Amino acid sequence: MAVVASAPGKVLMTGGYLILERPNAGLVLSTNARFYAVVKPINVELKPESWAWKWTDVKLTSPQLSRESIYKLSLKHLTLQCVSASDSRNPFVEHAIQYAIAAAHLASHKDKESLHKLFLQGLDITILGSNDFYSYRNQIESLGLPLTPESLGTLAPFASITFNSCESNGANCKPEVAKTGLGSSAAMTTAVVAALLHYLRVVDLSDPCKEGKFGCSDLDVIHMIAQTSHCLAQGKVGSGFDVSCAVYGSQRYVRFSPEVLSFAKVAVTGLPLHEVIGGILKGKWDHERTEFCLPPLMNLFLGEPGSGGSSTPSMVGAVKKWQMSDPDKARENWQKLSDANLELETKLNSLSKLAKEHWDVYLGVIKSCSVLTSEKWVLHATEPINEAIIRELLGAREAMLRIRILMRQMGEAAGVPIEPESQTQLLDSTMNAEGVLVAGVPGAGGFDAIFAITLGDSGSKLTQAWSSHNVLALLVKEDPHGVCLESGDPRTTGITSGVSSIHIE
Ligand SMILES: Nc1ncnc2c1ncn2[C@@H]1O[C@H](COP(=O)(O)OP(=O)(O)O)[C@@H](O)[C@H]1O
Ligand SMILES: C[C@@](O)(CCOP(=O)(O)OP(=O)(O)O)CC(=O)O
Repeated sequence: MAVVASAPGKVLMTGGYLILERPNAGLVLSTNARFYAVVKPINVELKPESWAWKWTDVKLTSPQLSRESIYKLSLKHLTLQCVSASDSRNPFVEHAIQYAIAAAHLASHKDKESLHKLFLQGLDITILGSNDFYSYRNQIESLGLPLTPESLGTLAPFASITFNSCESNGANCKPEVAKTGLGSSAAMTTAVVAALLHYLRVVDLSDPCKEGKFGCSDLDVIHMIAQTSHCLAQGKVGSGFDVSCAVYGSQRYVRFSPEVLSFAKVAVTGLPLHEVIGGILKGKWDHERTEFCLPPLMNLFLGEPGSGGSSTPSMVGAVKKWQMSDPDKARENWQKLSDANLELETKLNSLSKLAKEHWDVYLGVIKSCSVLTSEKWVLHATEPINEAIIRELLGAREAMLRIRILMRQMGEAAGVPIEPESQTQLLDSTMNAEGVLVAGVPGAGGFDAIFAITLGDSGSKLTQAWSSHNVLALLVKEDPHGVCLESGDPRTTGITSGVSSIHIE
C-alpha cells in the first residue's frame, strides 16, 4: 500500500556558475546516493463521518533529523498549514506536497471521488537520504575507526545527521547540516513529488517515459513540478541541473529560461495552486538535456576533506556581484572557462567513441595507464589507435587543469573560495596519482567533497592515499539512473548505497 520513490544525488563535473546562464552547458553525473520518499495513508479505514471533514492530516517524518511535523490540509482550498513548531519546517517538502496535490486535483477531473478518499485517509510521508549525502567524519573519528570507505560501510543505513554548529553558519559559508554536496534538497524534492504523484495516481512510475495525463511523459511532469517546488522553496531560480539530474539521471544540461516560472510567482498573489500548476505544465520549458555518461572503465570517486561543506547561495551571490563590478574581466574568464569545459566534454565523448570502435585496444590502454602516473602514459602510444586514445586522455587532463586555473581565478576575483588552497593541494596530489584522469571541485566548489575520475582499478589505491591524507573517500559511484519506483521501504528492503535501483531510461 505504501508507495516508495527514490531520486539520485549529483556531481556537477563542469559548468559551475556558467550553467546559470543559457546557453552554457554543464556535465552532471547522477550517483548511487539516493533520497527516498515513503508515502502511505495515516488511516486505512475511513470513519463514516469523515466525508463531512473540512481538513485532513499530513504527517511528515524525517527520522535522520529526529523531526516530525504535522500539517492540516484544507480539503476545500488544498492548502497546507503547519501545526508543529516552526523549527521543524521543511520548505522543500512543503512545496513539493502542495504542488503535487494541486497537480492531482487538476488531473482528477473525471474521478474526484477517489482522490478525495485518498486525502481523507491522510498522508503519512517519510523522507530518508542515503548516508552519502552527509558527512559522518566526526562519528567515524569518535568511534576510533580509520577514515576509509569501509568504515563508512559499517554505519547503519540512514544514520542520524550532524548539524554544523551555529557559529559556523553564515560567516564561513557553512550549510545547516554537514553535507557532502550531492544535492540532498533536489533529490529530496524530486523523490517526494514522484512518490506523491504516483500515490495520487497522477503518474505511473512503473512506466514513466510513457505519455501521461498532461500530454507529456510522466517524467516530464515530475520534473516540472519538482523544479517549481525546489525554486520556490529556495526562494531563487538556480540553474536546475540538480533537479534535472534527480529526475533523468546523468546528462549534459542547459538551463531553462527562468520566465517559465513566472506563473509560480503569481502563486504569491493568491491564484489557486491548481491553476498555477496548470500554467507551469503548459509552459515553454526550453532546457536541453543530452545523453552523457563517463567513458567505459572510468570511475567516479568523491573525497571529503572534512570541512563541513559550503553554502552555494552565498558563493553564487559573490560571483554575481563580481560580474557586475568587473564585467569585462568576468566575461573573458567565462569565455575561456566555457571553451575549456567544452574541450573536456569533447575529449570524454571522443574516448567513449574510441572505446566503442576499438574496444580491445581501449581496454589494453586503460589497463596499462591505470597503474602509471600520467607522464608515463605516452610510453603506451605505440600504435596509431593507442596513440589516439592516449592523446585524448592527456587532452582531458589539460582541459581539466585549465578549468581549475580559471575557476581559481574566478574565486580570487569574486573573493570566495571556489578552489581554496587546501583543495588545490589535494587536487594536485590526486591528479598526480597513478591512474587518475582528472580531479576537481564539483559545482560551486568550496569545501564540499572533491571528485576524481580514475582509470580501471586504480581507485582503491587512490582511496588509500586519500585516507593517509585525512581525506575520507565516500562510497559514492556514478549511476546514470534517475527517479524510480522502489519495491518497498529502504529500511526493510535493505537497499544501501552499494545497491543500485531499477533502470527506467
Ligand atoms: N534527511 C533529511 N531529512 C529532512 N531534511 C533534510 C534531510 N536532508 C537534508 N535536509 C534538508 O534539506 C536542505 C538541504 O538543502 P541545501 O543546504 O540546499 O543542500 P543541498 O546542496 O544538499 O541541496 C536543508 O534544509 C536540510 O535540512
Ligand atoms: C554554482 C552553480 O552553478 C552550481 C552549484 O552546484 P553545487 O553542486 O555546488 O550545488 P549544491 O547542491 O548547492 O552543493 C549553481 C547552480 O547551477 O544553480
